[in-house]
Amino acid sequence: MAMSQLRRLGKLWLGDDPAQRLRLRQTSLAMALLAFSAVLLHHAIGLTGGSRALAWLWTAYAVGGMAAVYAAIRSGWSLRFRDPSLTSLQIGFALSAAALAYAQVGPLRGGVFPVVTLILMFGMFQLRARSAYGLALFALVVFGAVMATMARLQPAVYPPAFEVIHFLVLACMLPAVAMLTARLSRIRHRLAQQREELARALAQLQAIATRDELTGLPNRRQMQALMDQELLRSLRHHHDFCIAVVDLDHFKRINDQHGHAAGDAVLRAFAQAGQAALRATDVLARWGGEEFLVLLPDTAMPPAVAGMERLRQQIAALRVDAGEGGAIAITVSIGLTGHNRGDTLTQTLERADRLLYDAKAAGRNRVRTDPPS
Ligand SMILES: Nc1nc2c(ncn2[C@@H]2O[C@H](COP(=O)(O)OP(=O)(O)OP(=O)(O)O)[C@@H](O)[C@H]2O)c(=O)[nH]1
Repeated sequence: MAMSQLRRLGKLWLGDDPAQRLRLRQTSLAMALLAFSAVLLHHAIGLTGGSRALAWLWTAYAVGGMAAVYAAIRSGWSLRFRDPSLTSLQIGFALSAAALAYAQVGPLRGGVFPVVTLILMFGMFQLRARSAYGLALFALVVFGAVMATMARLQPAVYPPAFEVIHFLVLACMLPAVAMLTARLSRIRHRLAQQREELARALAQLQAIATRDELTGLPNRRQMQALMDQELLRSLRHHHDFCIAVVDLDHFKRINDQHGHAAGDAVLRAFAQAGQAALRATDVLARWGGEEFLVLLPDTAMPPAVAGMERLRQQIAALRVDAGEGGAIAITVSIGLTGHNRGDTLTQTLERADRLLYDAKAAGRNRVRTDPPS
């Protein structure tokens, strides 16, 4: 069969979703092992002279049960459960099949014990400690019942004294496997916790590295990176962008009159109102102290001027609650310039700074832009 046909068949059998494929691969392996066990059972029956009819009944039970599990997973029906692999159900079912096989193979029944261990190992990567112990207990009960029944029905093949020994072997083996599974489950749980903690720490570090703590705005480093990116984009796509330096007027006075905490509140209020006044694509960043920068990507001068004028007016209308000191009114001065192709960012920023100085010198609360060239 050609490779592509095999791949198509695999896709038909396992589907597209990676998580579902993993579950179905596991179930397919269990199915293959059960099918192999069925062949072995029929062979064993041939050697021991057991009932063929019962062996076929067992085959129908095992294959039918696993087919039902496969259908439940493949159809997506099992996704409603916490464990969509139905691990406990699969293991419980396989254990019951093993116990029924134990009742049929007579003198060859010792071969069932390693299979029981193998079945429980399927749960090692999935089961929680409680389920592992529960399944071990279930296996003990089912095997105990089968052993007792067979010792009564066929004492010549299943001598009661032998069955007691067999039961004791299981009673040692199963809790040990369950304990190992429980230990693995705890390790898995710890690893998952550590992964979550690491992801949280990484997100925190990213926020610290890129955000200004007081205002939550992008910090100087982040703004530098964003401007570098915008410069590259403007070179590639030949579009304009503008940069504005925004400085709160007489901020020192606010600190002096209302205290540093009120000054901080003003900075936060400015950041919030400033962001609301800008377009979603514009970036407002804290450049340092009471100085902010606005990056207006893909924007020509006329709309940039309108945007900065809107920002200035909305800030002038803002009143920041200063507690007993009443409400604080603030204004901003803005130096706005367009980036000229061929210039460096430093040159553009210096121009914006000079324009800001002009705005301050002209009386503050105004936007200064490059004279039209
Ligand atoms: N509350 C507070 N104040 C800050 C912060 N960063 C800088 N400042 C203060 O901002 C003030 C800036 O004062 P100046 O540079 O003299 O400018 P100004 O008073 O705004 O005057 P003009 O810019 O000329 O209008 C200083 O008093 C700084 O201490 C901050 O994070 N919180």
